[in-house]
This record gives sequence, structure tokens and C-alpha cells, in this order.
Amino acid sequence: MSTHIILASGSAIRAQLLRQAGIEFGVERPDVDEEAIKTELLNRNAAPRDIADALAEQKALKISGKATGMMVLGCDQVLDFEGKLLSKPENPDQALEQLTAMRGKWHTLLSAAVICRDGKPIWRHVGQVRLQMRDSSDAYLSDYVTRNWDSICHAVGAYKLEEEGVRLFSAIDGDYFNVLGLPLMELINFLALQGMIEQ
Ligand SMILES: Nc1nc2c(ncn2[C@@H]2O[C@H](COP(=O)(O)OP(=O)(O)OP(=O)(O)O)[C@@H](O)[C@H]2O)c(=O)[nH]1
Repeated sequence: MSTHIILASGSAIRAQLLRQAGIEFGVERPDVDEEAIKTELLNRNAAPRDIADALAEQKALKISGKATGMMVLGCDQVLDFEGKLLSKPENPDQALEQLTAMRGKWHTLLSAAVICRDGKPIWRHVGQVRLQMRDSSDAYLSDYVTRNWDSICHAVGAYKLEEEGVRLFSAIDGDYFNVLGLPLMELINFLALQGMIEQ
């Protein structure tokens, strides 16, 4: 059964998760000024989950308007650390600074997904997962960033749970897929209900 789904994301792991689930989809990266949207919402004191949801919707809408009849999936993940919204680190020093600040403490990842069809949202979900970092040593964190920078530069928390990043954590309260950036279980439930995938 072919699905008429477009993933409006440049995230390799999101595409990998859908592919590994046997879901057929195309990919189109939306050209959305995420920083401008994030700044405007932060100025309006929007909550992190609302920011992730709004960004996911904008990415889906950007493609949906020109993909008649297709289900377009937009996603966005933000990291909330003690009420502060952190973004993907721009360089290894920033990654080390971020990980050092978060070590020994809890933070929250919010993974939003919105499906639009013909320019209208028809489904949305924000997955939340809380993670407790170990009190790793300065030496380990520095070596971790040096060893893994080429990979973790693509991840909002400067870690990849499915790689060495798992060693940074002592507890994770929530769904593994939400850490990687996609509320996959909720998405599959919706697609199955819509008859878009066999069950
Ligand atoms: N592989 C992996 N990726 C992670 C992990 N944690 C966060 N990420 C990724 O961090 C990125 C968060 O940035 P976003 O702005 O949501 O997405 P993006 O990668 O910029 O891609 P777009 O959807 O095109 O915006 C996503 O690609 C997540 O999949 C993890 O543990 N493993």
C-alpha cells in the first residue's frame, strides 16, 4: 500500500526511522526561517512546546501548499533546560559548554510533529521526554565532543542517544523515538487509523 506522505525535513534520523518502519515517503526540505519564528515566539514568551509545534507546522505548511492531496509531515525538536531554550551547538566549544551546564541535571526534549494536507493541519503531536545527565568529568566531556563533533553537530542536545551519547545519561523518562526527534508511535497510530499503512 503506497502512502502519499512527504517528510518536510532534512533530518537524516527522521527519514531513517520512517524507512526502518517500512513507511513509504518522499522528502522535501522546507525553506523556513526557523530563527525568525523562534525569536518572535520567544519575544511573546511562548512555551518551548508551542515553539516546537509552531515550527513543525510552518515546515509542513511550506510544502503542503504545493503538494495537492499529499500528507506533509513537518517536525521540530527543542531542548528545554531549566526554562531556557537551547538550539543545536554551532561549534565544539558551544557543545562542550552546553553539556557541561547540563551535566548532573535533568532537561527536557520536546519533539513536535504536524501533518498538513492541502494547506491545513490535520494532525499534530508534541512528544516530551526528560533526561538526566550523569555528572561526567571535564576530561570525558571534552574527549566526547572531540570524538563525536561531526555527528553531534546535527543534534539539538549535542548528543546522539543511539551512539556514544547514551553514556552521558543516568536516566531517561520517556520514549526513545522522541529523543531522536520524532513521536513515531503516535505518528504510526494516526497513519494506521487513516488506512495509510497496513496494520
Ligand atoms: N540521531 C539523533 N538525532 C538527534 C538526537 N537528538 C536530537 N537529534 C536531532 O536534532 C535535530 C533537532 O533539530 P530540528 O530543527 O528539529 O531538525 P533539523 O535536523 O534541523 O531538520 P529539519 O526538520 O529540516 O528542521 C533533529 O534532526 C533531531 O533528529 C539523537 O539522540 N540522535
